[in-house]
Amino acid sequence: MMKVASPRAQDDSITQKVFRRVYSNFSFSTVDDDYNHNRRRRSRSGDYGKESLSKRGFEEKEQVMEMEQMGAERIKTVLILMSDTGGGHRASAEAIRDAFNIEFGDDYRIIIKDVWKEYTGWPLNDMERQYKFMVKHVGLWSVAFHGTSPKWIHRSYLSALAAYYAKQIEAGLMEYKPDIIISVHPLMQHIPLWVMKRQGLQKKVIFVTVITDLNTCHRTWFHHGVSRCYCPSKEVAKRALVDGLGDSQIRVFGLPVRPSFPRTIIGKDDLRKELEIDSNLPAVLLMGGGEGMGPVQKTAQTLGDSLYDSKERKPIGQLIVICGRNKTLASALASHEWKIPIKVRGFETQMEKWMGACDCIITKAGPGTIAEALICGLPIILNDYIPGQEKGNVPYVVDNGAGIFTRSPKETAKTVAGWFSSKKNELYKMSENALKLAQPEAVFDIVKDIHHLSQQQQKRIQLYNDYSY
Ligand SMILES: CCCCC/C=C\C/C=C\CCCCCCCC(=O)OC[C@H](CO[C@@H]1O[C@H](CO)[C@H](O)[C@H](O)[C@H]1O)OC(=O)CCCCCCC/C=C\C/C=C\CCCCC
Ligand SMILES: O=c1ccn([C@@H]2O[C@H](COP(=O)(O)OP(=O)(O)O)[C@@H](O)[C@H]2O)c(=O)[nH]1
Repeated sequence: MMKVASPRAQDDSITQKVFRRVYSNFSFSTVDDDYNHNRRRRSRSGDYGKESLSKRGFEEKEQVMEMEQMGAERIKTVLILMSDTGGGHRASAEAIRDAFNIEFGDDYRIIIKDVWKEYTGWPLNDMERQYKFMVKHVGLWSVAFHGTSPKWIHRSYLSALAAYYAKQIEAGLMEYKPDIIISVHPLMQHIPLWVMKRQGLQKKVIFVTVITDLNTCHRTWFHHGVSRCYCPSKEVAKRALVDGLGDSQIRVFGLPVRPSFPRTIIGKDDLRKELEIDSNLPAVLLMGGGEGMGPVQKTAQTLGDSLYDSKERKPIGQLIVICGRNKTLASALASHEWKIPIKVRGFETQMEKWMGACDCIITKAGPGTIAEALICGLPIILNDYIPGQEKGNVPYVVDNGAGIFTRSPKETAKTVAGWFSSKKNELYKMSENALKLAQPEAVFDIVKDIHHLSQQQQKRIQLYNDYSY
């Protein structure tokens, strides 16, 4: 069994103690530093063997670490950093977790956390509420989004927050002993990387970013210190390059979608039976992200009229509304009188089934919902977008022929009525285009690439291990 001594700490700070407890086998220097340190030590003493170790005192032997523990046999811990600002970041985090489980079984332990919320104070621990407030006042969000775009602005602010909450964040990150940290949130690059740099952990803990915006993403997504920046589209990759990331850091696989979407093989008829949806009428799914945002109520009411044939006195379609966490919306819709079959639901955990049971979707331009709808081959009517990060999602869908954009509930309702009656071909063509644009394998490509990075790091450690003797 190969053993190397870990350098002793001098004047341990609380932070270092936390790290030492958690990474008990690690020093605070980088792999390269450790390697150089050992080379220097060896060349001074002129000794390379185990004998020298045995000459040291009992205390030092206790600090001897067994490098095999860092070997392939050990279960690797992956910490996914996210926040429930919207529903998309959690959905992507869950997609990555599920893909790791499917692809690598028990080799990885996956933890999904909003470390800010659990360990820090204001404003970091309150992002969900602040975000909800800001996006309700789109002008305010637009100023915040664009105003914080210059690097010097967001960098200095995030560095100040990192310094202020350094100890809490360090303790928060290290409680989980991550070998790999994956950020799926625009505001979760700078602070953890700042902390890792301070502790010399950049080469021991792999840090990657998985961007969950399809086009006009915020620049906080791009950080030079990451091992990989997974971009969901070529447009985002171009932005990453312009922002100075290297080719070797950028990979374009697509937006990670929960594997249950491509892998649900239950047919539409069976899904409709299971969900108690009429099996003879075409169905439109109406939603507004995890928070039920956008003109959902007005659109539902207008559809209630347009999908009813008053001459024949029968519906030509049915409506499924998923309100997410918007309880006010759900109760308003539930108390309305409808002429067409309708289902009003709250937050659903099996979105793949609802999408699989429908024929088209109306939604704000949330990237998660768009990517999922494409996999299900659903033509998309985008009826809203959040300024900034969601603006670019509109041309992504429309220019690729997978849907249309309109803010007018009347036009939306008219379009759906047309698709369900005289314009069935248009619906079919858009469905085909949606499937062409879909990237169901993206999440698997991402986790395989992370696994590859982990193996490469493993080899470097092994090499270092071998050089130590
Ligand atoms: C010079 C004038 C500056 C004016 C600034 C005014 C106020 C500043 C206050 C807050 C700054 C807001 C941060 C902006 C960066 C946002 C980056 C971004 O893209 O955020 C998006 C996420 C939400 O994710 C999106 O959800 C969507 C769905 O709803 C969709 O799924 C999309 O795909 C997702 O990307 O937004 C957030 O998480 C923002 C939370 C806002 C909470 C503010 C908490 C403040 C903490 C840190 C702010 C960091 C940097 C700001 C620098 C401010 C400098 C003055
Ligand atoms: O009841 C719901 C409503 C939404 N979602 C998921 O929440 C995510 C929404 O992400 P998107 O990027 O579309 O918008 P956001 O909510 O972030 O604004 C998608 O994965 C949806 O499938 C869900 O699981 N259940």
